[in-house]
Amino acid sequence: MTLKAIKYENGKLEVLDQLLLPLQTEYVNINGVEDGWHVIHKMQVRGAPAIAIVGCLSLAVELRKEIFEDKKILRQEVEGKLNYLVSARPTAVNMKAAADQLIELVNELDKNNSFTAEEMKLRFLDAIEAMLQKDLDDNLAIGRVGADALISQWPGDAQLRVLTHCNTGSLATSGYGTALGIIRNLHSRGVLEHAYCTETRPYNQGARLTAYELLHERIPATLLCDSMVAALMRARRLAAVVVGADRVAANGDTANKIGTYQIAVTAKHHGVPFFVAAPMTSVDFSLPSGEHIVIEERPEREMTYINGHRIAAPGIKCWNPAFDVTPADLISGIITERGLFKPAELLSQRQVPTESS
Ligand SMILES: CSC[C@@H](O)[C@@H](O)C(=O)COP(=O)(O)O
Repeated sequence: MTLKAIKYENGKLEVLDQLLLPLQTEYVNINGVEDGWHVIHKMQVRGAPAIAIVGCLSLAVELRKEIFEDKKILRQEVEGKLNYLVSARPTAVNMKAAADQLIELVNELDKNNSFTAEEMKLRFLDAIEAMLQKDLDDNLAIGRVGADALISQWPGDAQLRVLTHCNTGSLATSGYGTALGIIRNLHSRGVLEHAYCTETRPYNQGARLTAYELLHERIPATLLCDSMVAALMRARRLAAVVVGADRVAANGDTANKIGTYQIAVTAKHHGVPFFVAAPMTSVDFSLPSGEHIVIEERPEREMTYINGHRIAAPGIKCWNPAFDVTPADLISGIITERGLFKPAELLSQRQVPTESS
């Protein structure tokens, strides 16, 4: 059975509470936008694609319960609530990209006089509800493209050892995953020797979530502390590092979970190819480079406590950025559902229309 972070059927939305994993499996009911905002902000659901899907579906849940007679009122409500959802977490671009696309759609529907407000609502709901399948299809494509890319750059017939960071699997998406989807694909082809996942302090997405997913899928895997990456690269020849992305700037600079940058620096030193895997919706062409990406800072309690127990000396000052930016020159390739691109080639995709969901 595959892990499901998001369950949605007939207007009922539930998300797996990732704060409780891996020890407890509990779903939280999402009754509308306010609940959606809170589960994203508290990181009960996390991962760039999952944030966008849950945010938009929380709006769908709310709209399904309302009856609209006036198209303008529907448009205004949609616009206000989507902008509110974007404010739940600032770094991942996916929620903002989805909001912009849906606001454009609602404006077009508003201008079309051939249907009523309720018909407009139904068309709008169809667009939101299609996001789950579109994300899954993108992930499956990323898995195939990424596995091909890793195999083709690996000399000889030996199986591949791959390192990943944070959690990019079923729990971070509608299913299958991006970087973890590539590892899944390599495993299903019988060419993966071993996956390594980092603990991913301070929130431990690697130890709690990726390790859980790898065990669930019976993929041979080993957990490392974040500080062990250089030692691993010296001890074992890795075929590649593959990570996800929260926002990729137009030049390929990539914001991802804190710690990604130091892994990329270490990979460069050891000659290990470093790949980013993400759907095109994670590329923000409006930002020329990574220095414009807003980095979310999280509460210091996430660093100073583990499972409710204080581990840091009381009174110490903390700095807790949730993401860092890996410069494009450390990135061997960006793996998307449209293919593999060198960072400098990304701009060629700017005008290519996103397949509508
Ligand atoms: C497919 S998920 C890609 C990224 O969102 C992931 O690597 C990551 O950084 C998640 O951060 P999080 O803070 O857990 O939401």
